[in-house]
Amino acid sequence: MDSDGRVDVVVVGLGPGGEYAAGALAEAGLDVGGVEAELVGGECPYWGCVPSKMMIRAGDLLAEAGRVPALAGTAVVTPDWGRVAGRIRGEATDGWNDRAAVDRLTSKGARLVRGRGRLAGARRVTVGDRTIEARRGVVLAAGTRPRIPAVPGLRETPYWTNRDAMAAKELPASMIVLGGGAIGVELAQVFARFGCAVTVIEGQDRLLSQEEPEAGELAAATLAADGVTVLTGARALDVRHDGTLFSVRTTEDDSGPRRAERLLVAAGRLADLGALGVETAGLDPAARAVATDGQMRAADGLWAVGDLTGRGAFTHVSMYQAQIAVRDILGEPGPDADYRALPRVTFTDPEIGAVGLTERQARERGLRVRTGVLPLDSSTRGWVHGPGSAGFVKLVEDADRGVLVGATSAGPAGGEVLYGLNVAVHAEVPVHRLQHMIYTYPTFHRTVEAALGALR
Ligand SMILES: Cc1cc2nc3c(=O)[nH]c(=O)nc-3n(C[C@H](O)[C@H](O)[C@H](O)COP(=O)(O)OP(=O)(O)OC[C@H]3O[C@@H](n4cnc5c(N)ncnc54)[C@H](O)[C@@H]3O)c2cc1C
Ligand SMILES: NC(=O)c1ccc[n+]([C@@H]2O[C@H](COP(=O)([O-])OP(=O)(O)OC[C@H]3O[C@@H](n4cnc5c(N)ncnc54)[C@H](O)[C@@H]3O)[C@@H](O)[C@H]2O)c1
Repeated sequence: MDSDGRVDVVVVGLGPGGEYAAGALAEAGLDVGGVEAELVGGECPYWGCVPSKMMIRAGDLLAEAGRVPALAGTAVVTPDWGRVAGRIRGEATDGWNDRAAVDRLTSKGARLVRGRGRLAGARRVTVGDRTIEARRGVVLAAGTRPRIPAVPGLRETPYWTNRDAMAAKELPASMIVLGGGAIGVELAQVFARFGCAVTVIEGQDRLLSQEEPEAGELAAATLAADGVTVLTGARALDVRHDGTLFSVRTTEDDSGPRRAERLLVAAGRLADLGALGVETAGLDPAARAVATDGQMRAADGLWAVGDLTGRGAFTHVSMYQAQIAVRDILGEPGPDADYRALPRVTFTDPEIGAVGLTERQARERGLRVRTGVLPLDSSTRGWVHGPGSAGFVKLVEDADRGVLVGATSAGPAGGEVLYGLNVAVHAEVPVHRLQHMIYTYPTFHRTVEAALGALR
């Protein structure tokens, strides 16, 4: 930063997208100022992916132990949430301290500016009473915050968001989860597996409503098997808290409100573009997301990456976009962002992985669609695996082009099985070539071969 407070690039928000961009630009020799209001690393390592996956790993172990009697003998397991909470503090978040992430960033040559950044016209950011000018431009990577639905009474209660759930030192005895999307189903399963009585309230007619119907049905069956009460097509009418318990009246309950010790709101996320001053760069502050071109440019001298672009709220999307923005800022040519083969995995047990279009999305685009769906336990590996082998592979083919445009792989390691399908959709490998390759026996992914044979 020169004496006039000028740098080459300012990055606002240092979550996975912003931290990658700031570090890579600094390593390329640019003078980079990274502005962060909270913790360097963002939502994913402290309150999102990493701690939730540590919880899930622990919950899955408990469930696996529960399968021992059917296959291997006896196992006596005593769940202890303290181990999970301890690991999240000790290993994942360092007690919600970003020292290691700051060192990682500054060792690459970027400077950290603590505070809340706001655009103040082209290539200019204010942080408190300080103004930073950017010679090349600004990267917006400020992420999103939880969306709190306008349910009467809700905002006046001490509801939880994902942040409170990740920080929970003690397991609540009971919990209502508002929202049956990715956060809702993952956390409902974990909390239930540790002994919490969980109810999920989902407004759509199925869980994971953005995914294939089969995925929602599997998630519902799985949660039910873990003792979770799932209400779909249910609207919360109002929420109260009496100092001890929450009560939630829903459209599905005639006999009175649901009661629980905690209420977790997992009803999607919102970008707050007004707070970022995007109107000073000619953008709409009321928009749901920052629109960009394929090189992640939002305006002259302004790039945007990550959740606030609305192209998929996933860490891998934010880093993918950041790589493109970095190339563009450095003047290096490269392909536009391509979301055709966007992969995502819901880390329930069984995992539910998906890539590209669902059958419905493909039909809505006017494609002539063929699908193939096979359950995992129709494979030798699924049958050998026994309890815990629920899952399926579903393929969506653009029949005119003879390529897969979408796929779902659910089951044990469903997120890993997804990789081959991700390559097939991304590289547009012809279906007839996929049908004539060799699939290892006995793997879960042999169900892909069977589903290819079932395309109709
Ligand atoms: C419970 C949970 C589980 C998840 N699990 C997964 C998963 O398994 N896999 C996956 O791919 N994704 C997962 N996600 C999503 C993932 O966390 C996000 O997609 C990812 O963190 C987005 O990165 P980002 O860089 O866009 O923004 P963020 O991580 O949100 O970071 C944005 C940063 O900007 C900062 N900031 C905001 N405004 C300002 C400002 N004005 N000035 C300065 N700084 C600012 C914030 O403090 C924050 O540090 C999960 C999310 C949650 C909540
Ligand atoms: N494994 C992963 O990759 C992972 C895990 C967790 C979160 N995430 C990311 O974080 C984002 C946020 O997760 P999320 O679960 O909050 O959002 P989401 O958009 O995945 O799901 C929100 C759900 O809440 C429901 N809903 C909204 N308002 C409601 C209301 N008033 N009553 C009942 N239901 C209501 C919606 O219908 C939807 O099903 C996701 O979009 C996802 O991209 C990813």
